[in-house]
Amino acid sequence: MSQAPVVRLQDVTKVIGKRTIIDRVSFEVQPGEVFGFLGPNGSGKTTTIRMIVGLMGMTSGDIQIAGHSVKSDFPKAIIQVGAIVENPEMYKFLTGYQNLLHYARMNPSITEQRIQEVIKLVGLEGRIHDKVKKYSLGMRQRLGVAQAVMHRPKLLVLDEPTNGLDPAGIRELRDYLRKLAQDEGVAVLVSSHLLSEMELMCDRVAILQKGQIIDVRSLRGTDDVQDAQTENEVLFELDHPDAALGILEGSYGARLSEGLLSITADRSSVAATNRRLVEAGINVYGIRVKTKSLEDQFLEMTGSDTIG
Ligand SMILES: Nc1ncnc2c1ncn2[C@@H]1O[C@H](COP(=O)(O)OP(=O)(O)OP(=O)(O)O)[C@@H](O)[C@H]1O
Repeated sequence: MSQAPVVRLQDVTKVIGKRTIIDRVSFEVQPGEVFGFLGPNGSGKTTTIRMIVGLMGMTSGDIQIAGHSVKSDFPKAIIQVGAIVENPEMYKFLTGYQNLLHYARMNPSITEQRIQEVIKLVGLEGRIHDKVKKYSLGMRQRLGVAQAVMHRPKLLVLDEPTNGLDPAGIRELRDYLRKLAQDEGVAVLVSSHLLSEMELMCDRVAILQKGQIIDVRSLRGTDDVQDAQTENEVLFELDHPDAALGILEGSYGARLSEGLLSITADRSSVAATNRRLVEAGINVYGIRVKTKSLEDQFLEMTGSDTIG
């Protein structure tokens, strides 16, 4: 990727008292990318986010937003950020539109046209003239996001945005965050302790455990090189599974599983196994790859039995 990252964390560390809460955390988020910050409760997501948005200082390391250090160039860095870290403060007895207008008045660069644009972006056109007290949690959050992006920040940061949303609300959130990333090139950073939700929403996730990043991985598209080398459990549907087991003589961990032949192998070994079976006169009716979910991989990696 040749684009300059919107946000770059370099060895960010936070020590409180004698405890290292955040330990040399580094990652980058690109323009137009929805990036998930995933970790169990207490792993340090909120602390990291508070440092990104300047609500808390760091002990060492640096955070740059659009090339500006939050340490040495805070005003220029923070102007590029829109964030909902704690619950967005809204005037419940005003309408959604009146709330946006109120914030727009504090920033002369925000035009009426821009207000209309952000209303559309978060899909609040139909309800923007209702009082906020009548809004659902999801609608309040959309209004919060509309307000946070009115000044066209390059980075949008949302701490646990799916908390309290029902599945339909989560889907809507995902749709408008992706739209924001695509249409406006905003880099979106969302934290969550729920992997299933991050899988739906994000292009990449960083997995945080006890203040350290243990993995950063892509959730979109396939990385062919990595796929070719990845070993998966593969199931063969055959007419003579017992004979097949004898032919393979335990290679690739061959075993029978519910009448199917199971092996653990990379792509080329699957093809080679198939050839061996066919050449031995065994009919192969189906080959199925049991891809591991990110959750399985996460649990394997951390050795924990829960991510929440
Ligand atoms: N001001 C503080 N003083 C001492 N310890 C703190 C402070 N703030 C956070 N911690 C500790 O740092 C760790 C990380 O907390 P943090 O709130 O960042 O985690 P989190 O991943 O956001 O979890 P949650 O989802 O529960 O908010 C926790 O163990 C917490 O107890």
